[in-house]
Amino acid sequence: MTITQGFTFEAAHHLPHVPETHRCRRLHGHSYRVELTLSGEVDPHTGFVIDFFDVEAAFAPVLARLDHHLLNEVEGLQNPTAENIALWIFRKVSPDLPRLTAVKVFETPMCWAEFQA
Ligand SMILES: Nc1nc2c(c(=O)[nH]1)N=C([C@H](O)[C@H](O)COP(=O)(O)OP(=O)(O)OP(=O)(O)O)CN2
Ligand SMILES: [Zn+2]
Repeated sequence: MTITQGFTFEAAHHLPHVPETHRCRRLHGHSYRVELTLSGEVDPHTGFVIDFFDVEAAFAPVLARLDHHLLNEVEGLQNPTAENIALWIFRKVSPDLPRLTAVKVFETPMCWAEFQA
Protein backbone atom coordinates (compact mmCIF):
# COMPACT_ATOMS: atom_id res chain seq x y z
CA MET A 1 0.00 0.00 0.00
CA THR A 2 1.21 3.55 -0.65
CA ILE A 3 0.01 6.79 0.87
CA THR A 4 0.85 10.28 -0.35
CA GLN A 5 0.65 13.60 1.45
CA GLY A 6 0.95 16.99 -0.27
CA PHE A 7 2.51 20.20 1.03
CA THR A 8 3.11 23.65 -0.42
CA PHE A 9 5.73 26.31 0.09
CA GLU A 10 6.69 29.63 -1.46
CA ALA A 11 10.30 30.28 -2.36
CA ALA A 12 12.62 32.24 -4.61
CA HIS A 13 15.47 30.81 -6.65
CA HIS A 14 17.69 31.25 -9.65
CA LEU A 15 19.46 28.59 -11.67
CA PRO A 16 23.17 29.43 -11.84
CA HIS A 17 24.16 26.78 -14.41
CA VAL A 18 21.73 27.60 -17.24
CA PRO A 19 22.88 29.87 -20.10
CA GLU A 20 22.85 33.60 -19.44
CA THR A 21 19.99 33.98 -21.90
CA HIS A 22 17.80 31.45 -20.00
CA ARG A 23 15.07 33.28 -18.06
CA CYS A 24 15.50 31.01 -15.04
CA ARG A 25 18.99 32.38 -14.51
CA ARG A 26 17.26 35.49 -13.13
CA LEU A 27 15.86 35.59 -9.61
CA HIS A 28 12.20 34.53 -9.57
CA GLY A 29 9.77 32.61 -7.40
CA HIS A 30 7.48 29.61 -7.42
CA SER A 31 4.58 28.28 -5.40
CA TYR A 32 6.05 24.83 -4.94
CA ARG A 33 4.09 21.67 -4.19
CA VAL A 34 5.75 18.66 -2.57
CA GLU A 35 4.29 15.16 -2.46
CA LEU A 36 5.74 12.58 -0.08
CA THR A 37 4.87 8.94 -0.79
CA LEU A 38 5.31 6.22 1.82
CA SER A 39 4.92 2.49 1.31
CA GLY A 40 4.26 -0.36 3.70
CA GLU A 41 1.77 -2.73 5.23
CA VAL A 42 -1.49 -1.42 6.64
CA ASP A 43 -1.59 -1.81 10.41
CA PRO A 44 -4.70 -3.98 11.01
CA HIS A 45 -5.65 -2.04 14.14
CA THR A 46 -5.14 1.59 13.02
CA GLY A 47 -5.82 1.01 9.34
CA PHE A 48 -2.80 3.25 8.62
CA VAL A 49 0.45 2.73 6.76
CA ILE A 50 1.51 5.70 8.88
CA ASP A 51 -0.54 8.48 10.43
CA PHE A 52 -0.59 11.56 8.14
CA PHE A 53 -0.05 13.62 11.30
CA ASP A 54 3.28 11.85 11.85
CA VAL A 55 4.34 12.58 8.26
CA GLU A 56 3.43 16.24 8.76
CA ALA A 57 5.42 16.43 12.00
CA ALA A 58 8.51 14.82 10.43
CA PHE A 59 8.41 17.10 7.41
CA ALA A 60 7.70 20.36 9.28
CA PRO A 61 11.31 21.27 10.16
CA VAL A 62 12.46 20.54 6.60
CA LEU A 63 9.60 22.57 5.13
CA ALA A 64 10.55 25.47 7.40
CA ARG A 65 14.00 25.53 5.83
CA LEU A 66 12.43 26.04 2.39
CA ASP A 67 9.31 28.17 2.90
CA HIS A 68 9.87 31.88 2.16
CA HIS A 69 13.58 31.36 1.63
CA LEU A 70 15.97 31.99 -1.21
CA LEU A 71 16.66 28.35 -2.04
CA ASN A 72 20.17 29.05 -3.37
CA GLU A 73 21.13 30.05 0.18
CA VAL A 74 19.96 26.75 1.70
CA GLU A 75 22.94 24.47 2.40
CA GLY A 76 23.06 21.79 -0.30
CA LEU A 77 20.71 23.66 -2.65
CA GLN A 78 23.11 25.97 -4.43
CA ASN A 79 21.61 24.74 -7.73
CA PRO A 80 17.91 24.46 -6.75
CA THR A 81 16.37 22.65 -9.69
CA ALA A 82 13.21 20.64 -9.03
CA GLU A 83 15.35 17.49 -9.36
CA ASN A 84 17.86 18.65 -6.76
CA ILE A 85 15.15 19.84 -4.37
CA ALA A 86 13.43 16.43 -4.55
CA LEU A 87 16.69 14.62 -3.77
CA TRP A 88 17.55 17.09 -0.99
CA ILE A 89 14.13 16.58 0.63
CA PHE A 90 14.47 12.80 0.42
CA ARG A 91 17.87 12.89 2.12
CA LYS A 92 16.62 15.19 4.90
CA VAL A 93 13.36 13.38 5.64
CA SER A 94 14.06 9.68 5.04
CA PRO A 95 15.97 9.14 8.34
CA ASP A 96 12.77 10.10 10.20
CA LEU A 97 10.40 8.47 7.70
CA PRO A 98 12.01 5.15 6.70
CA ARG A 99 8.95 4.18 4.66
CA LEU A 100 9.44 7.18 2.37
CA THR A 101 9.71 5.83 -1.19
CA ALA A 102 9.19 8.88 -3.41
CA VAL A 103 9.37 12.67 -3.35
CA LYS A 104 7.73 14.80 -6.03
CA VAL A 105 8.49 18.51 -6.35
CA PHE A 106 6.21 20.59 -8.56
CA GLU A 107 7.55 23.96 -9.72
CA THR A 108 4.32 24.58 -11.59
CA PRO A 109 1.19 22.44 -11.99
CA MET A 110 2.67 21.22 -15.29
CA CYS A 111 6.33 20.68 -14.36
CA TRP A 112 7.70 18.41 -11.66
CA ALA A 113 10.55 16.13 -10.72
CA GLU A 114 10.22 12.84 -8.84
CA PHE A 115 12.90 11.02 -6.87
CA GLN A 116 12.16 7.35 -6.19
CA ALA A 117 14.17 5.46 -3.58
N1 LIG B 1 14.43 19.85 -15.74
C1 LIG B 1 14.22 21.10 -15.25
N2 LIG B 1 14.00 22.11 -16.09
C2 LIG B 1 13.76 23.34 -15.60
C3 LIG B 1 13.73 23.56 -14.23
C4 LIG B 1 13.97 22.47 -13.35
O1 LIG B 1 13.97 22.59 -12.11
N3 LIG B 1 14.20 21.26 -13.90
N4 LIG B 1 13.44 24.80 -13.77
C5 LIG B 1 13.20 25.84 -14.54
C6 LIG B 1 12.90 27.17 -13.95
O2 LIG B 1 12.85 27.08 -12.55
C7 LIG B 1 11.65 27.88 -14.45
O3 LIG B 1 11.35 28.93 -13.57
C8 LIG B 1 10.42 26.99 -14.59
O4 LIG B 1 9.21 27.67 -14.36
P1 LIG B 1 8.49 28.63 -15.40
O5 LIG B 1 9.44 29.60 -15.98
O6 LIG B 1 7.35 29.23 -14.66
O7 LIG B 1 8.03 27.64 -16.52
P2 LIG B 1 6.67 27.61 -17.27
O8 LIG B 1 6.83 26.68 -18.44
O9 LIG B 1 5.57 27.24 -16.33
O10 LIG B 1 6.47 29.11 -17.71
P3 LIG B 1 5.25 29.77 -18.43
O11 LIG B 1 5.48 31.23 -18.25
O12 LIG B 1 4.00 29.29 -17.73
O13 LIG B 1 5.31 29.30 -19.83
C9 LIG B 1 13.26 25.70 -16.01
N5 LIG B 1 13.55 24.37 -16.46
ZN1 LIG C 1 12.21 28.59 -11.42
